[in-house]
Amino acid sequence: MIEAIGLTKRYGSTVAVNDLSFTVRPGRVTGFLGPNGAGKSTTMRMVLGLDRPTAGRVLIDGTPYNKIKNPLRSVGALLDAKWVHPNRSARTHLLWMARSNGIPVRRVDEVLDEVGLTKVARKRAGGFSLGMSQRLGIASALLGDPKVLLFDEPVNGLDPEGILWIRRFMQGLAAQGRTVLVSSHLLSEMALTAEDLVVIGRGELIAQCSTAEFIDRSAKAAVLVRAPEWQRFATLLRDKGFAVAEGAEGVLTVEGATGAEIGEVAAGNGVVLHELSPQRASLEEAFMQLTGDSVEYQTGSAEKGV
Ligand SMILES: Nc1ncnc2c1ncn2[C@@H]1O[C@H](COP(=O)(O)OP(=O)(O)OP(=O)(O)O)[C@@H](O)[C@H]1O
Repeated sequence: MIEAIGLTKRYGSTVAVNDLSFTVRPGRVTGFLGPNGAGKSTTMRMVLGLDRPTAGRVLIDGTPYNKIKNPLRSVGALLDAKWVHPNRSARTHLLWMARSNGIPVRRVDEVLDEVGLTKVARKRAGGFSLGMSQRLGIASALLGDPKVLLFDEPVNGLDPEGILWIRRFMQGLAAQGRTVLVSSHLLSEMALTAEDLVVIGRGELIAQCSTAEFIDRSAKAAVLVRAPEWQRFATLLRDKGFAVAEGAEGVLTVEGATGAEIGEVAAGNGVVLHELSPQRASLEEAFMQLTGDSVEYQTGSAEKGV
């Protein structure tokens, strides 16, 4: 579990993180979202003891990072996959990490196997593709078999196959009971990967809840209806006090009613329905709605820094 309590970081006059409190639970993937400059990387660095908070604290399973005896055995992180020495092989790199952290050498081959790099383990890491580098970064994070894992933008620049692999891998880690916090700009990907979200803007907490709740909370619920007698049905629905918008080819968008309520109005009045489908907003729409005011650099209406 990760607990941030009143976490604050100032760089001179810039407040990167401001009185931020949140909890990341084990057994699920938690997405860490926020517009550019929201303070995600700064927060992750503070979790990992790489940056000192100006105020507040962050605990990993109840202990601050700098008080953990064997940090690699408690927390693993992927911050920058390209930090490996280019002339080292993947295996040499992991062996060096294992030896300098008192981790048994057998873990090196175990993690190489887990991330699917066994065949290229003796090749120069400098020649690795981005996807392979990400796998090596993940292998490094897993070396100490930690309960808590942090990944900063792990799917950036990956092809769809690489993205899918990372998604499944993270969900697998969470299913093993680990705490997995992952930041990403790819919101549609996060909607598929993360069960929970911590959303920040301008260094402050905007929301901490499940992904489903985040979408429901921000978006107006609407139900799409198709009926041959759409004009009569629209009148019936309006008489019930529901808001009805008439679209092209008689498609009705109904707000303020559940699918069940609409179905009952139809049945009660002998209206034939061809479609009745509740609409859900995308995570992008919910995110734009909730973080709209907290974007640091506004560049235009469509481009909101994500
Ligand atoms: N070392 C630093 N010195 C000064 N200001 C910094 C430093 N690191 C971060 N900042 C500032 O703190 C704020 C938060 O930055 P941070 O990199 O944590 O955001 P982020 O959410 O990770 O952004 P991105 O998604 O663009 O990576 C920004 O205004 C940034 O300019």
